[in-house]
Amino acid sequence: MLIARISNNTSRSLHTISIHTRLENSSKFTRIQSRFQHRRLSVYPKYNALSKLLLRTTTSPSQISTSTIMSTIERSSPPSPISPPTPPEHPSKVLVLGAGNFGSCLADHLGDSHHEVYLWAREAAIVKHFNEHHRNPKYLKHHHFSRNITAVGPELPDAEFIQNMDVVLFAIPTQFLRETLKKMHFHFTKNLESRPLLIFVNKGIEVGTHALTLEIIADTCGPDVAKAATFISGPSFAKEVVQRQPTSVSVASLTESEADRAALLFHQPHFRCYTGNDPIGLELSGALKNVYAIAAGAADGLGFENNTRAMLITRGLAEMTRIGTAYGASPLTFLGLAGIGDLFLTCNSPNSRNYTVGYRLGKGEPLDMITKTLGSVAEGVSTAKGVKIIVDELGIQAPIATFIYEVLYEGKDVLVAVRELMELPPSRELDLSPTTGAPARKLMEKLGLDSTN
Ligand SMILES: NC(=O)C1=CN([C@@H]2O[C@H](COP(=O)(O)OP(=O)(O)OC[C@H]3O[C@@H](n4cnc5c(N)ncnc54)[C@H](O)[C@@H]3O)[C@@H](O)[C@H]2O)C=CC1
Ligand SMILES: O=C(CO)COP(=O)(O)O
Repeated sequence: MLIARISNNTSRSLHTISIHTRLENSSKFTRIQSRFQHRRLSVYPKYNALSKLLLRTTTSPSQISTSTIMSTIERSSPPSPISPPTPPEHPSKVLVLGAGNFGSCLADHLGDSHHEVYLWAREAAIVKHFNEHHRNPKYLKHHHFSRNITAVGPELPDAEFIQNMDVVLFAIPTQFLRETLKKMHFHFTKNLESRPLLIFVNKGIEVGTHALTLEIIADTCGPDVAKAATFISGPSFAKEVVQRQPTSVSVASLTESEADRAALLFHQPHFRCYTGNDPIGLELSGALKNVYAIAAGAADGLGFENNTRAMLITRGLAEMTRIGTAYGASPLTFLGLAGIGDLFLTCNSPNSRNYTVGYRLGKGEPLDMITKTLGSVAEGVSTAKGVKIIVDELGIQAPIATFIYEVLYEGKDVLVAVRELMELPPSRELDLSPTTGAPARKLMEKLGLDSTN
């Protein structure tokens, strides 16, 4: 990369430094931008063209040394061993529903992979801004999005639009999914061949019904649609995916050929997909890890360190596996990317919204203040309610999830929860529940399948 020269124009107190450099893609630009923010330089880079980076700054350029700027840019662009996305033989038309962090991120990934992408947003202002600037003014604000994306909305796309799509991807938080599917169900025919591939990426359990997404789809769109629905889950922070950082996810469906289609659509050198046929295990993994991320955040907020976090992750995995197998999922699923992979990610990072909720609880903030100011969904908060009901109905031990429920909804003090958790009597380390998968059997019956299918 050549950084030829730094020149500047001054207009009032805002200076523009123009750097001639080569930016092959907007993700490199995003990395440069976050580096500058990290250094608190008050520098606002503007992705201008392939050959020019404009830095707007309130600090006089004379106070920012050339070497600072150059080294910041150079460290932002580590030599990447990863090949750029491979264009597909047949690009797909994809509708992504939900222009939050993850919907926007996945739309970008598919646009970056040369598919024709439509991103539905509920807010007219987001649709307008996105189409004019290729930016989302509310989520992933610093990212410059693929030009293969067109924003649509705020009305939900109609039947004709949907029938013209190869893929419809739902990136809508679990609590709003049923109402969205109810409005759209008649667009999805019973016939698999004439229906778009349906992909769901939400990670939660519905409040009130404690239903998984598979059941919400069956209730609203019928068993045929649910049987072919595909689910993606795994350690995948939106802001790292848009930077093309190496990432892997699990993709599951009861119809394995549909999971293969979804994996093929997403698979790229920087984004690996692994398929499976246990959507119930995959869904429970994604939903449950959010509850344990709240626990890990709370422990950090209280000032506990590494031993405590390692304990919570490991005992969280034991609880997740016990709940999952009692529900009727495969224990192996919890050892995959959607299970331990995502649990490890979210319990270890302040980039996780669920971890952040826990951390702030640990610091003594009340829950309603945290959720009001978080600016984004933390599915673990609502999911804790459904988990409590499932655990009680199955009659199994899940002390960490139970304490999180009590802290969130019964006013239990976090410190008291920690003390009570640590003072539980010794128990066997790894024991799967003797109950035998009744909830999954009931769900399979609803889909017209017997549980051995
Ligand atoms: N952000 C991430 O890194 C990842 C998020 N997920 C999951 O994806 C799902 C969506 O999460 P984010 O996009 O991150 O959330 P977000 O908080 O960034 O965005 C929320 C989205 O929900 C939409 N929304 C709000 N109320 C709605 C309603 N009544 N009807 C329809 N849509 C409504 C908003 O318009 C927005 O698109 C969640 O289940 C989350 O757990 C999964 C993997 C990674
Ligand atoms: O699920 C996620 C990454 O895989 C995102 O986690 P949070 O919802 O806690 O931010």
